[in-house]
Amino acid sequence: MSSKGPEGEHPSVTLFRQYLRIRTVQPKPDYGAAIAFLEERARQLDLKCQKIEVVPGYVITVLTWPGTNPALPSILLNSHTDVVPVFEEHWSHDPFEAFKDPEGYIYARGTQDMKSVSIQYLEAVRRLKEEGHHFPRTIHMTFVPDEEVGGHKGMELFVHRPEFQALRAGFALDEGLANPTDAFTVFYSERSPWWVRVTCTGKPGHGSRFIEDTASEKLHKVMSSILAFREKEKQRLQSNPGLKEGAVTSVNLTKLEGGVAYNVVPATMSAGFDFRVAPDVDLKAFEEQLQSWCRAAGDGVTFEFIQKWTEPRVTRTDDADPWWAAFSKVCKDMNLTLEPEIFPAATDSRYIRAVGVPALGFSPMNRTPVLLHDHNERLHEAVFLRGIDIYTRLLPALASVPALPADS
Ligand SMILES: CSCC[C@H](NC(C)=O)C(=O)O
Ligand SMILES: [Zn+2]
Ligand SMILES: [Zn+2]
Repeated sequence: MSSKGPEGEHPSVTLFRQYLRIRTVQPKPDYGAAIAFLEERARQLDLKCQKIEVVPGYVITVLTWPGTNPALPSILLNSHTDVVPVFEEHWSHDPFEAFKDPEGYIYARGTQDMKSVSIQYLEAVRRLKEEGHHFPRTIHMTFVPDEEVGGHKGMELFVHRPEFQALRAGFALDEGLANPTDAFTVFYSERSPWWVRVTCTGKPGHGSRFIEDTASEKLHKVMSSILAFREKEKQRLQSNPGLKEGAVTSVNLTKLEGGVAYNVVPATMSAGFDFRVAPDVDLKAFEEQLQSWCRAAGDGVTFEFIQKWTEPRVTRTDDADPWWAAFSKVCKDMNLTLEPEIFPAATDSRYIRAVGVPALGFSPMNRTPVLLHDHNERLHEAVFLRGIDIYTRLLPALASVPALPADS
């Protein structure tokens, strides 16, 4: 372990704060600075560093610690480098200063989502290397761009590249969410984002008349059907304490478009919906449901997908699965309570799982309110440091999982 910094700060915290100061904020992230930071980490830790440009300007940085048995599939530790925008006027401190208050809370965009995890991976690897450990499986740390806007220029492309195949990932860790209780949440699946635009056409005319068959009355019908479905799912969630948010399908009306003037009945109106479809839903039947809501609203009602994920996957969380057994045993040994859940939104894990690599979403932050994408996103330094301890136990266990039948 290196010595404490000038203010008595733990060097891992100092490194975390340095990374937080890099402005990888959407919509114009400074990816160059993040890559330079990661290259320097690779140099310091004596790790191989690869850079794979999947689209001009969009680079995946891969830091590799080779295992003693390269024939075995590897462990992939993924994190994204970009962060979401801020409303600076609502922050009590500059979101890119990484201010630490006297109690130890670090304020910055990315403290939870997910620069903490990137540094925790790096610091756990540093500790294990310094202690002289070697493990059978190779550990790759991937640092990817573009996650906050859907990963379409990041992980979505990377998983189909030969360089990804060459990593031979057998199991992956990616981001999760904080948990305000003493427990840690771990995500084994995700809901599928379906962004749907419904367009209605109808008779136009003067705004003073009772016109029949208007676009707006059809849109009203579709909206009523969809919002009734929303209410039903909400009730199902609220009346069943065993269900968590990710286990039901949610929908929100997020866009309304149409109209030209107050006294003109428009010929076209449209609405945008953000559906998050639970992984156990029959997607074909659900699409037919959408069709039937539109049909029931009258002629001239169509819908299109702006975003449609159709490959939900569930990573095993039973003790017969060697990855889950290794992960959960470490948590048990450390007296950590796990709450397995379905991620309510979408992360890069969906791309990893879709190519057949089991993945768990885990950001080790307990006793921490969920502040991702929020004002005053913050993390206590003690929680951050405990996360490094957790990875320092998880990585040896995962990288020592014996060969599976599928590995031979
Ligand atoms: C569908 S691509 C957008 C991805 C985004 N992810 C998160 C974590 O907010 C979301 O779920 O809306
Ligand atoms: Zn994230
Ligand atoms: Zn995010």
